[in-house]
Amino acid sequence: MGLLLKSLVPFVGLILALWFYSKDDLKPEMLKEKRVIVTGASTGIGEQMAYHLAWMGAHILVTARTEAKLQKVVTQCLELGAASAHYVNGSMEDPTLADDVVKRAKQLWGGLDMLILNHISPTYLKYFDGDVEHIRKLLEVNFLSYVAMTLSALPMLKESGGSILVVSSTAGKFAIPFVAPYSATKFALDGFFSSLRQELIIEKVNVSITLCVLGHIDTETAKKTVGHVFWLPPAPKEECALEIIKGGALRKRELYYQYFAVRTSLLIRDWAPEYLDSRTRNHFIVENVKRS
Ligand SMILES: NC(=O)C1=CN([C@@H]2O[C@H](COP(=O)(O)OP(=O)(O)OC[C@H]3O[C@@H](n4cnc5c(N)ncnc54)[C@H](OP(=O)(O)O)[C@@H]3O)[C@@H](O)[C@H]2O)C=CC1
Ligand SMILES: CC(C)CCC[C@@H](C)[C@H]1CC[C@H]2[C@@H]3C(=O)C=C4C[C@@H](O)CC[C@]4(C)[C@H]3CC[C@]12C
Repeated sequence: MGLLLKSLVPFVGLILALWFYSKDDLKPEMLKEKRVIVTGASTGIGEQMAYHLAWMGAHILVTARTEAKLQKVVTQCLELGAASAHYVNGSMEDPTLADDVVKRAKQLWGGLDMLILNHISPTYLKYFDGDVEHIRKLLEVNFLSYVAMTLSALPMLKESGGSILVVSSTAGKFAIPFVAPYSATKFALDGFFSSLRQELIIEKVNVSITLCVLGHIDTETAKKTVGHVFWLPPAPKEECALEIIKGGALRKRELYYQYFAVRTSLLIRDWAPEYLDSRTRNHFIVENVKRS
C-alpha cells in the first residue's frame, strides 16, 4: 500500500504538471481584425464579450432589440479600440432577422470569422405553470434563431475556417428546478450543435463549435431573477465573457465556467444522478419561489 502510494503521488503530480503547462492560452492577436457577430450584446455577458473583442482589435457587429443600448455599446467598442463596430437591432422572434444580421456582416466585411450566439428571451424562475406559449416563444428565440443564424453564416464560416460559439448553461446539462421552459431550449442547443459538430468533422469542414456551459453569473437580469432564491454567489460577467472568447478562439469542444462547480456536477451527474438532483434542490430557497 505504502509503495503504491509512493509511486502514485509523483505520477499524479506529473500528470497535473503536464496538464497545467500544456494549457493553451489566449493571445489577443488571435482576435485582431477578426470579423465577429455577437448576439444579445446590449447588456450582460454579450455586452462584456463585445468590449473584450474591442480591446483585442476585432471587427464587431452586435445585435439585440434595444437600439439605444446597442448604440452605446458600439460607441464604447470604438473607444476601446475595435477595428470597426456596427449594430443591427430587432427581435429574434422575427424569423427574418437571423439572415438579415448575417447579410449585414457580409455587406460590411465580405466574410465572417466568429459567430457568437448568446441572446435569450426574458425568462422566469418559478414553478412551471403550464404556459405552453412561453415555451414556444423561448424555443423560437433561444433555439430556432440560433439554428437560423448558423445556417446563414455557415458558407462564410467555411470559407474563413471560422468558429461558432453557443452560449448555454448548466440548465442545459442537468436538472435544475424552476426553469423548465428555459432548460428545454438549452438542452436542445446541446443536441443540435453537438450533432452538427460531428457532421462537420466527418465532412472535414474546418468550422469549430464551442458549447459554453455557464454556472450562475452576476448579470443584472440574473441578479433580479435569482437573487432571492439561490444562495450561492454568482461569478463575474467580465471574466465569464473573456473565458467564452478564449474557448472559442482556442476552438474548444466545450467550455465550463465556473469550471470546478460545473465539472464536478457533470461528473456526479453520470454516476449519482439522484445525489446531484438533491444537491441542486438544496441550493434553492424554495419558500421564496413563486408559483405563478
Ligand atoms: N446570467 C446567468 O446566470 C447565466 C446566463 N447564461 C447564458 O448566458 C447568455 C447571456 O445571459 P445574460 O447576459 O445573463 O442575459 P441578459 O438578460 O443580460 O442579456 C440578454 C440579451 O438578449 C437580448 N434579447 C432579449 N430578447 C431578445 C430577442 N427577442 N431578440 C433578440 N435579442 C434579445 C437582450 O437585449 P434586448 O432586451 O435589448 O433585446 C440582451 O442583450 C444566455 O445565453 C444565457 O442563457 C447561462 C447560465 C447562467
Ligand atoms: C452547481 C451550480 C453550478 C448550479 C448553478 C445553478 C443555478 C443557480 C443557475 C444555473 C443556470 C442559471 C440560469 C441560467 O442559465 C440563465 C438565466 C437567464 C437569466 O436571464 C436569468 C437567470 C437564469 C435563469 C439563471 C439563474 C441561475 C441558474 C438557474
